[in-house]
Amino acid sequence: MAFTVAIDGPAASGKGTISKRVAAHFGLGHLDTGLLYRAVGRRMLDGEEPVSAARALVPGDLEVEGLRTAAVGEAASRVGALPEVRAALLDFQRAFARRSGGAVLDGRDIGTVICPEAEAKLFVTASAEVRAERRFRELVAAGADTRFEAVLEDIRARDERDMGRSDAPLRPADDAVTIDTSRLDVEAAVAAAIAAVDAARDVRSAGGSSRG
Ligand SMILES: Nc1ncnc2c1ncn2[C@@H]1O[C@H](COP(=O)(O)OP(=O)(O)O)[C@@H](O)[C@H]1O
Ligand SMILES: Nc1ccn([C@@H]2O[C@H](COP(=O)(O)OP(=O)(O)O)[C@@H](O)[C@H]2O)c(=O)n1
Repeated sequence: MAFTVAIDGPAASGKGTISKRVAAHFGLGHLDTGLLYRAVGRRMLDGEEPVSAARALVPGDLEVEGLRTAAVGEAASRVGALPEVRAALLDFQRAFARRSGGAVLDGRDIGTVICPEAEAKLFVTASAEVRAERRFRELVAAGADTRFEAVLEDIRARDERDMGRSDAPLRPADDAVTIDTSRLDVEAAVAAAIAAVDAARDVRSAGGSSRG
């Protein structure tokens, strides 16, 4: 099996930034699985039924503009609570994880549901206030007219929905390494992630697993 890195965590914890850098460092492919849910959420906002939208999703849907808005993030979290939507997106994610060069996938349930056999699992988190501050800056830089308090409220509502749903709730896998980025800058967070993946690779090459 190819080397798979599973990276989960709540909104704006820094998991996307870390995933891209880890993928580049180790020469692995990267899939931001939040984009799948955002693409379905976007289609729901356009009036489509979310389960059919998830079944009809094609890779090009992940490239469309406007998937990063707060409204689409909220819609993604609502469609993500539907088991049929999650089931429709499963095969695409597992196929990506098995690609020959190895892969990093980031999301909410990668280490627990999509790739429970991943060789390295990280759970990236930060306080809700720090995450809201990061997301607020990002939205303002993208031209959105919003308030910090509204962003914090959105982050908290999304955390609650993502952790509280019955199907694939957000939680660290039992064997995940947690990285709290509240007091880490991007470079320090990326270094901690690379060190954790290196440690997992060392365990594997020392004979800890017969997979590969
Ligand atoms: N450790 C960090 N310190 C400061 N800012 C960060 C850190 N990690 C990420 N960011 C910034 O926070 C925002 C959200 O990060 P992102 O990686 O997109 O989070 P996620 O994928 O978890 O939603 C981005 O603007 C990113 O540049
Ligand atoms: N593997 C995943 C990825 C995202 N999602 C859902 O999709 C929403 C948007 O995910 P995202 O990763 O793009 O969001 P951010 O963390 O970037 O804000 C989340 O709030 C989840 O409800 C999920 O349920 N499972």
